[in-house]
Amino acid sequence: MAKFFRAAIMGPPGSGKGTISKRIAQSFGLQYLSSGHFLREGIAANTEAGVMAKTYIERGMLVPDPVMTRLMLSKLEQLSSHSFLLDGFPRTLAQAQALNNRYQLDLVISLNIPYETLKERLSDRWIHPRSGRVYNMGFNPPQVEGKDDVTGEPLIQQDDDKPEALMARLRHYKEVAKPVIDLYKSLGILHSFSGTETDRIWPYINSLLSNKMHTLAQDAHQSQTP
Ligand SMILES: Nc1ncnc2c1ncn2[C@H]1C[C@H](O)[C@@H](COP(=O)(O)OP(=O)(O)OP(=O)(O)O)O1
Ligand SMILES: Nc1nc2c(ncn2[C@@H]2O[C@H](COP(=O)(O)OP(=O)(O)O)[C@@H](O)[C@H]2O)c(=O)[nH]1
Repeated sequence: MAKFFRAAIMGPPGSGKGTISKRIAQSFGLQYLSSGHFLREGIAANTEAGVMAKTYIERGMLVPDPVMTRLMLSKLEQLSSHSFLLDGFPRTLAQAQALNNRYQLDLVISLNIPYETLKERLSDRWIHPRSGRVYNMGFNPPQVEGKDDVTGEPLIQQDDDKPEALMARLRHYKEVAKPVIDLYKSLGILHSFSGTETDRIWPYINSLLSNKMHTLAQDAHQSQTP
């Protein structure tokens, strides 16, 4: 049976998870699942999970573990025979344990980016709220200033991307992520990357994934050879 490759990406807000995920999905054909994207989709469509999630997100809180786990596991169920990359999930230890009971990850990428860099990037981050498309005025600006490339609709800056909200978000991220990172470290699947530029980190992630996927393909071939 073919073995599917299962990965997750972790890092504080602004660390480049979305940017790097897009590159991974394009280069390696992994299905990209972003918890934030599914939540925004659910909120727009007024689904049960969306209505519930909205009340927490509006208050700057994490969505409760059972809601998040149900949502993400059901999305994963729909693509059970596919390689995937998770972004934004698992966020807490309870989510990581629930995921691990159903799917064992092959690899977890953790991004360590200095605080000053996060602050600069987020103060320059503009998003198209309906699709979640992300721009940066220096790094990947839109074709027309202030407008989404695809729809031409206005871009916005999120309140919690402003420097005054960042320190609290970062502290919160560290607290919640630590046990998750420790778990993946203990499972031997954690790979951490540090730096200030996505374009310098990307070649290392690219070559790690190439090696992992090559090994996986070889293992699958050997297990099929009589
Ligand atoms: N796994 C999760 N568990 C609980 N709440 C979540 C989870 N994923 C997302 N959320 C909630 C809280 C988030 O503030 C909100 C939006 O998520 P997301 O788009 O991932 O942005 P974020 O606020 O975490 O910042 P960033 O994308 O910059 O890391 O949805
Ligand atoms: N200047 C600069 N901006 C970057 C770099 N990598 C990503 N960005 C931008 O920084 C912001 C945060 O990146 P994003 O991928 O949204 O991070 P996430 O919050 O971890 O998903 C976005 O506006 C990106 O376009 C980089 O190397 N340099």
